[in-house]
Amino acid sequence: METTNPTPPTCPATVSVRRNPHRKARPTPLTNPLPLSLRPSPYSQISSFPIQDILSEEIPPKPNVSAASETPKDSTSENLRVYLRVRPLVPLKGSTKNVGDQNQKSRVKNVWPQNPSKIKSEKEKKTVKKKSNESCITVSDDFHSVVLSPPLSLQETKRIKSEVYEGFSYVFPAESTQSEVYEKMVNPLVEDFLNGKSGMLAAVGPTGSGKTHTVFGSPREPGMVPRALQRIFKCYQGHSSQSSRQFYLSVFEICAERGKAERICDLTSDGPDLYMQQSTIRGLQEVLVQDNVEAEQLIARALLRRSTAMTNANSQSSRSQCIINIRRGADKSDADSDEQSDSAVLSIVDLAGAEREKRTGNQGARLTESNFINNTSMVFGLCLRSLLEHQKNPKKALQQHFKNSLLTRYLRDYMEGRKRMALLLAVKPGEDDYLDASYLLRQASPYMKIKFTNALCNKRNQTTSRPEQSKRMKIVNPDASVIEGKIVGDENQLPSEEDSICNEDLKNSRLLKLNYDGLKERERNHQIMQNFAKALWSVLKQQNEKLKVAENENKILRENLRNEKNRCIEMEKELNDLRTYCFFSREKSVASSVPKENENFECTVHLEGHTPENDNPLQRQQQNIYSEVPSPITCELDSTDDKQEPEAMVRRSVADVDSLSISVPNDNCQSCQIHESSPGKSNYAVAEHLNPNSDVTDAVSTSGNDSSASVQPGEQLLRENNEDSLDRIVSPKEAARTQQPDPVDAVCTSGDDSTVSVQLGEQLLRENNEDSLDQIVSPKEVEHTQQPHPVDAVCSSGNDSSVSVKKLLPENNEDSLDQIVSPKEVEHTQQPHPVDVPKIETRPNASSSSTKKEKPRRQVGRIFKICKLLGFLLLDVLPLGS
Ligand SMILES: Nc1ncnc2c1ncn2[C@@H]1O[C@H](COP(=O)(O)OP(=O)(O)OP(=O)(O)O)[C@@H](O)[C@H]1O
Repeated sequence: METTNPTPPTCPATVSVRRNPHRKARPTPLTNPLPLSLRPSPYSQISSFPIQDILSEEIPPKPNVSAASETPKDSTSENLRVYLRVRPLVPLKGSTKNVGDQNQKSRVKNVWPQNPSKIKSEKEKKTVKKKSNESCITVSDDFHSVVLSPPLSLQETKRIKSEVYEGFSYVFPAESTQSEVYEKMVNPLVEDFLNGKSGMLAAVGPTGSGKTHTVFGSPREPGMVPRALQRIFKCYQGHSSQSSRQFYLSVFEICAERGKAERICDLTSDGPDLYMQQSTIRGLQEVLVQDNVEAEQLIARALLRRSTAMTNANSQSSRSQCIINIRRGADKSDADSDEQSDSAVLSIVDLAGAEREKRTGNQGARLTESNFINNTSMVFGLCLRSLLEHQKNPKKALQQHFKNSLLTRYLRDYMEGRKRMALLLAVKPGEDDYLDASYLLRQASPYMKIKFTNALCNKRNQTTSRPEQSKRMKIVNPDASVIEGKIVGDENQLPSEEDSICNEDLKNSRLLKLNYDGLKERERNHQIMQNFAKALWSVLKQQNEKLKVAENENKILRENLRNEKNRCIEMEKELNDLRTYCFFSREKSVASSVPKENENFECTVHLEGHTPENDNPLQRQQQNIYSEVPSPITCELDSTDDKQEPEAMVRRSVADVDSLSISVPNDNCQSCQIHESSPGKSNYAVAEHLNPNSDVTDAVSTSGNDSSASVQPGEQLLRENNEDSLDRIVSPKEAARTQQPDPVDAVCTSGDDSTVSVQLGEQLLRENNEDSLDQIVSPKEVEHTQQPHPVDAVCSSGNDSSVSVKKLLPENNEDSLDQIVSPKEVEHTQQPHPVDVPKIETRPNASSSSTKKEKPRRQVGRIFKICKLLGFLLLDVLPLGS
């Protein structure tokens, strides 16, 4: 089998590959789409917002800040730092609080009289504890979360599962030391304090969880307060003599007295109770401390005054909220510094631990204190919770829970997020403490979402004196920082390594703070101006679009107006036409009565003229013949009924007529004028009102609306027995003046404004000369005149005009008349005359259609009669020999 290989398609010489047009990358859609009023219209070609131009202007360069000095503390907003410290299950030997567990025995024995039933239960608990002495809190490896596991008993009975609490700033496990806690938790606050920022550390937790141990510590394990004091005074210890920076210490407690409200006690003096005015404690004594030793001694004496008591949970349970304030005084060496504005306060609060009545077994005064302690702890938690909810939903008002306790009133700025603070959650990890730990973690874990703003710091900066501000503005210059450093350090004295590091840190932090503030201000102003420019730009775009729309509408309206004007003009024209027509119709209707009455009216113009161009011998012969026409030849306007009006008769001597003109200026005028002008001779003129629609067949020329008819015979050709005179009269010059091509009856027709002039150049009628008559009324001439009848030249234009000129022929020359008025011509004349038709139609009172049809016949008959009469006359007058 042969396989047919299909012929491959011929490859074209050129192959065009069609590709889709490249698609342009679409701009990133806006998160908030523009409203329809701001979207670019198709006819508004507005450039985009010059964001680049604006952004390229005056952007302050960011200062080069070293990475070491860049700390998260410089952020505008900062979350509340929450630390969790887990107390060891078995306190270390030698610890001051070790006696706590030992006291548990003595507490059961000594502290409160015990109920025998409770004694039994305590014995049972002891057996249980011995069986399950395990921690319920497990710290994660990253030290930011813990797992809280319920004891087996609770797992079995209440089916409680383990809970994970995360998000802590740091979780200090049981084996953590005081130094670690200080470095991670307190040292940032102290640094801020040294930089002029206020801060607070509050230790909260159930009783016996180690709050007091963490805050104050012991001689072997000093707590956060002594370590902070040591850090603070270390910075100024080397050059304390030169530096006038002073620190003030105040220690007071808020406790509850039985039967009375809360009271504030100054622990540094034995003075009376203090009172609080708004958030300020009046009468609080601030002790100026020179060094950390002095401060520690003062604090030790104050703690001796603090209300403590032995409870079943703690041998030295705190019964009051203790607050320690360390305030940094103004630098006396700086004369411009303000004492109030330059002060920063570091507050450390040791709250009394919440107690459960079951476990503490408090009675009496202890129970009252317990209620106060628990209430204060609850208000403290409510304030923070309200702050958190307010920050989550700003529409939700910030509840003023702080008013419910003196402690929260005093710490209002912290409770409302205006100052930075840190929370220390102290928990005990024992299985018996599971519920307390669970309650605390559940309540306090959301607190870490609270954000603090530096609004108050800005306020404080704004309240600084102008010289201070100007000075700080100068410090923005890096060179000026050296000058600032002179205030702190002593050039002549070589500082130690720690002092130099401390001073350097202080200088860097202050410089950074000032630069940061200036930069923030500039950026804020720049952002404001940018937003304003954007808003202005949007408004301008909207206005531009509106303007363009208005312009388009204006154009359309102008065009409409122009069209309306044109229409108005046309309507006016139509109205004028209609008025004219109506007037004309009215006149016609009025005048129609005239022809009705003068039904048989005839206006006959007997004209015997000459042809100006009669140079040929035949015409001359005709003239000779014509010259024998007896005088006078009359021009008549006759009416068959002499009684009818109007009647006009014009009789005149042809010899006396030099020119004859009949003009019908206007149909409306309804006038027919026959003008004669004969130089040197008296004229006979007839101007008679005629109905244009009347049956006036002798009107010579007519035009339309502005019709004018003139019959200018020029020279009356008919001269009796005077050929010379005829030749003279019918001169070529005059014929040319008439501008009529027809030697016999020149007809000129034009449109509406037509003028018709019929010049009877030569009178064609010759008696007894048929040949000459035949030549005169030749078909050629008829064609030239475009008139159907050679004798009755008709010039018509317009609607109502009619002109007919009838040549009266001798009656006694029927043959010649037959030739002159040939059957063909007669037919033509019998046809509805173009002028006569409207006459008939416009006669509203026409008798009948039969009479209308018979009228042309009658007219022809009349013409024949008249011609016969003329022939007889001619025969009578002219000599037969000629
Ligand atoms: N980290 C720790 N290391 C060793 N011992 C500790 C630690 N934390 C607490 N203790 C011991 O626990 C006992 C109770 O501590 P502490 O008095 O500080 O509790 P508390 O929270 O202040 O109780 P309260 O609220 O009733 O005052 C003390 O004897 C203390 O020595």
